[in-house]
Amino acid sequence: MSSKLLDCCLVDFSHPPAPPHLADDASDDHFEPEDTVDEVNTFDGRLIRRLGQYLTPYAGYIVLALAITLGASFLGPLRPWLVQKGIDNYIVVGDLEGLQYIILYLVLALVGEGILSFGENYLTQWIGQQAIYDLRTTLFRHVEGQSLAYFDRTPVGRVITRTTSDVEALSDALSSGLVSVLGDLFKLVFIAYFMFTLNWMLAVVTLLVMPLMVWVTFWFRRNVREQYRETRKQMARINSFIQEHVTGMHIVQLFNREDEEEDRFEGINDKHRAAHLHTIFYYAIFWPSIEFISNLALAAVLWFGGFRALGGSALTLGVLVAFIQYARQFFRPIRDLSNQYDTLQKAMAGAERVFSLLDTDESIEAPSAPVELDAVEGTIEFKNVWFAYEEDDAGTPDWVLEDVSFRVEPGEMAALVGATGAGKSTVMNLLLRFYEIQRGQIRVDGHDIRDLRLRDLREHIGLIPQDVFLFSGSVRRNLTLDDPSIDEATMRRAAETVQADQLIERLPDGYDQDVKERGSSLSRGQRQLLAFVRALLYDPDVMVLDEATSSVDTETEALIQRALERVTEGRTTLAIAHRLSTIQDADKILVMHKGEIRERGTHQELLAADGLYRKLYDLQYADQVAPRGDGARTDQRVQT
Ligand SMILES: Nc1ncnc2c1ncn2[C@@H]1O[C@H](COP(=O)(O)OP(=O)(O)OP(=O)(O)O)[C@@H](O)[C@H]1O
Repeated sequence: MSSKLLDCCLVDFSHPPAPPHLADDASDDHFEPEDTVDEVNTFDGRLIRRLGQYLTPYAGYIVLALAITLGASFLGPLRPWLVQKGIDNYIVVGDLEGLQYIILYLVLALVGEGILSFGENYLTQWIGQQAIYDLRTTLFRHVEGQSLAYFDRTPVGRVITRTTSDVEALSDALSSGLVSVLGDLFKLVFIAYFMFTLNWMLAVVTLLVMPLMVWVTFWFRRNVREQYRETRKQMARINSFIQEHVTGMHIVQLFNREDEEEDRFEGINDKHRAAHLHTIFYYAIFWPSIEFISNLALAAVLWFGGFRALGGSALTLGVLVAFIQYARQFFRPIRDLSNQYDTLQKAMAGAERVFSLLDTDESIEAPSAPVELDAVEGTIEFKNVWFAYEEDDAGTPDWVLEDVSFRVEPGEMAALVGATGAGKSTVMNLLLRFYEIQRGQIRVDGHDIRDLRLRDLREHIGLIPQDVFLFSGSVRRNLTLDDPSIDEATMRRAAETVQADQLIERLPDGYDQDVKERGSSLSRGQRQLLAFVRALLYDPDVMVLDEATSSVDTETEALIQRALERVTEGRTTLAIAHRLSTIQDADKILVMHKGEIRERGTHQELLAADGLYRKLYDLQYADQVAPRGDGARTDQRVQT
């Protein structure tokens, strides 16, 4: 038999062996320490069924992939069988014409297997990616629908891990997982079938090394799993260390802690290296051992078969050559199966965590029969509202708002004032239904907000927070939030109205200026000005705003003040005021203290009442007055 023919028969299209490194761990780089308990020991039927739901839409493609795999699994083991026929039936008897047919069949089998393997790989990956796409979209939609209470409790890192690396861990299982396992099993059955039909005794000899192979594989799996877990744990530590230090880098630099932090990092990094090297150690033993055992099987075949063939028994040269190939082919699916076991186990751990995210539902309940809210006049009413963000261990709510009641009439401007932590921002969050109240009622135009669709409610109420969040992207994108109904002219008009146009045009790229992460390239005041434009563009009937306090230069402050007047014109407004000077014309001032509304009235009424408001006012007054040499004091901002 020509060496070319032999080479061609030895080609194996089955999956390449898993590389002797932790390539598939690369996706686990968002782990938090608490997330590292990731091995589940059993295959949970419930989890598999739930995962199966994501594959159901692709059932037809899965059947097709299985059929293709069956074909590919058959063609591989068929080749040695053809070689045997070629040698024994044609080469030995000198029938070259017959041999040509065998060569043709071999080439066809080889090409067929190549094509089918391509189809199998592509199709299984395609199915897996479709399922992953669906799952990730479901996860994001789920996360988007959660109330803010959920985000208060859930660390950002966890949500990221669940939607990225945990989903990724499922990817292999959903794509090649099932099909590959079946493919490997098919292959084993076909190889065993051909071996036993060709020569059962030689088949038994080939399989004699099996117990050794199984033992080595189990030994390797057990050890490497522990090291693998340790590596992930150390990787998680590196991640959280870097995450924390990048965020708090200015503190590290401010206090000259660079060297100490570097030492700490080196410590963690060293542990990671050690764990990784341990893993590599086991891999370095495993692969040569497997290679050795396969060759042992080969040697056994050569020894036993060779003696018998030469000894003139029924064993032919063709059978011997075929067995040499089967000995090589047989162990690959076994090794792949052990890899698949690991993949599936990781996937189960990922699935458990992904589903636990899906099962935690703290979304705001939609009304079963929502009230249609087309136009809003703008009456806002809080009726005996009680609210707590948290409960203590005994389940007693830690009240942040206690029996809060007030009413703002259409077109009125109401201001909320009070010391820090009094509950002002909470009132706003509740009006926009970011959280659910425990007792009482919040009404807009007489409708309980729980009877309104969230969309309607938030469409009619605009919010300008104190700390404005900007997405990375252009200023334009941040203003319009990619709403196609807002054209360029409308956007520019809105910017002019609140005089943000000058600010934007001063930026190097104007409206196309790239806003860096979270708008860190813009000052707090500038960001708030952009939020005014954004709010105006959505033209809400009620405006809720939290006045920016610090980090605002005088020019921006004047701009904000004017913007505020423009934006609140003709709209019901509820404003949190930090500078009492800005709310002297408010129709109503509500003074909050420790979650209660203690005083209410106009600026003059409240001053006259000589209570909390007066105290706040005097405090701010003192704060904003520059002492003069002659002892007289001049109010620079607040005129009484
Ligand atoms: N997400 C939250 N989870 C738990 N407690 C919260 C949360 N947000 C606010 N609180 C608590 O609720 C109370 C009221 O906070 P709130 O932010 O409403 O006060 P504020 O009057 O707006 O203060 P500031 O003027 O500083 O913004 C505070 O004690 C605060 O610690």
